[in-house]
Amino acid sequence: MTLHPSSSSPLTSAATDPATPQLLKVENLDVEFRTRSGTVKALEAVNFAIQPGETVGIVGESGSGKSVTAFTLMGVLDRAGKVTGGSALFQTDRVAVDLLKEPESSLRQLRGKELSMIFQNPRTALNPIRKVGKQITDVLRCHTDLSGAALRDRAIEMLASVRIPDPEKRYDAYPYELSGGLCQRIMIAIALACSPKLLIADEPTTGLDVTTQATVMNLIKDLATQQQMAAILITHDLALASEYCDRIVVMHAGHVVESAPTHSLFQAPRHPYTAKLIAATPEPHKAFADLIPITGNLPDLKATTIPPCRFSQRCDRYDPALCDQAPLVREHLSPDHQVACWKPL
Ligand SMILES: Nc1ncnc2c1ncn2[C@@H]1O[C@H](COP(=O)(O)OP(=O)(O)OP(=O)(O)O)[C@@H](O)[C@H]1O
Repeated sequence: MTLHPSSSSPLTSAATDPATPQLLKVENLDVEFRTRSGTVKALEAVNFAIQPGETVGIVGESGSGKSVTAFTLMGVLDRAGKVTGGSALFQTDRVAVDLLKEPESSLRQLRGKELSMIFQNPRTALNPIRKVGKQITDVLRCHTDLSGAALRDRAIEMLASVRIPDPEKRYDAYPYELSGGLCQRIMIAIALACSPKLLIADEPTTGLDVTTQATVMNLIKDLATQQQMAAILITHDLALASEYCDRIVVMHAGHVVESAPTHSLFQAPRHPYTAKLIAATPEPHKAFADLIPITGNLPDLKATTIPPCRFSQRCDRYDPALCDQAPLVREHLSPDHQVACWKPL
């Protein structure tokens, strides 16, 4: 896969225009997990926004907080997790709602209809003992007026739209009868059945072979364009994000360290971590020996004192006099480029 930063994303045509109203605006989101061995400060002051029709990649190493961000927005955080601060304003058809404060009954109405999620492992996300066609009609029944044969017809249409061969026959299949790639397409059909405004795809190609990965990503890309849907692509694969996203949000240890249009991020990364991520990402013209691994580990997020800059102990530019200041500075370099660093590149 090539690093493919383009100023106009192939996934959507929406430009990052600061004047365009935001579909989702996440501000100062804090999430903690209570565990037996202490409180994990998983997210701190997470900020980002998405415009209608835009595709945003959230990237970062394992443990950086990508999935916790997605689960929080969907209201499906693990019981041990708690939102301790911030807001997530989502523009529904009628009004703007704060996803972090909505009651579960209202979130249930929004999920599947206005915002949907595709999970990492389709086999575990699908109900193993329910026919896949029925799993699509379940969503349609909740959120549309369709009934009877029209429900089945619409589900078969959705199976066809995600290019499942022989959709009428596959309507009656159980997940275990289908390959991983077909199961992921079923998940996409379920997620998009009600034409949501926002799709969150959490590592949607994990565990799929390279050809199927491309098929699934292109399918998401095509359907997003057709439905004029915004999407968040969560991935540790910067190359994948660069190929499909308008903008990239880089996370490290529960902080957003940089966010910028894909092109600017690759042309001139300003956070030292972003630069290291790019240097560690394989490209066809790069020899294996040219890849520079990122040294050091994420800080212990259970520690009583976590450094204000959670990257400081791995950073070549670390200056204790500057970088240990709290709170961490979060600077707008331009309306659409932010960096959280005292000594940006
Ligand atoms: N149920 C939980 N209990 C305690 N800590 C948790 C729980 N779920 C997540 N965390 C912690 O929250 C932090 C962020 O995890 P998260 O799964 O969001 O990372 P990620 O960037 O999505 O990683 P990956 O790419 O491996 O999925 C990590 O420190 C993780 O250990």
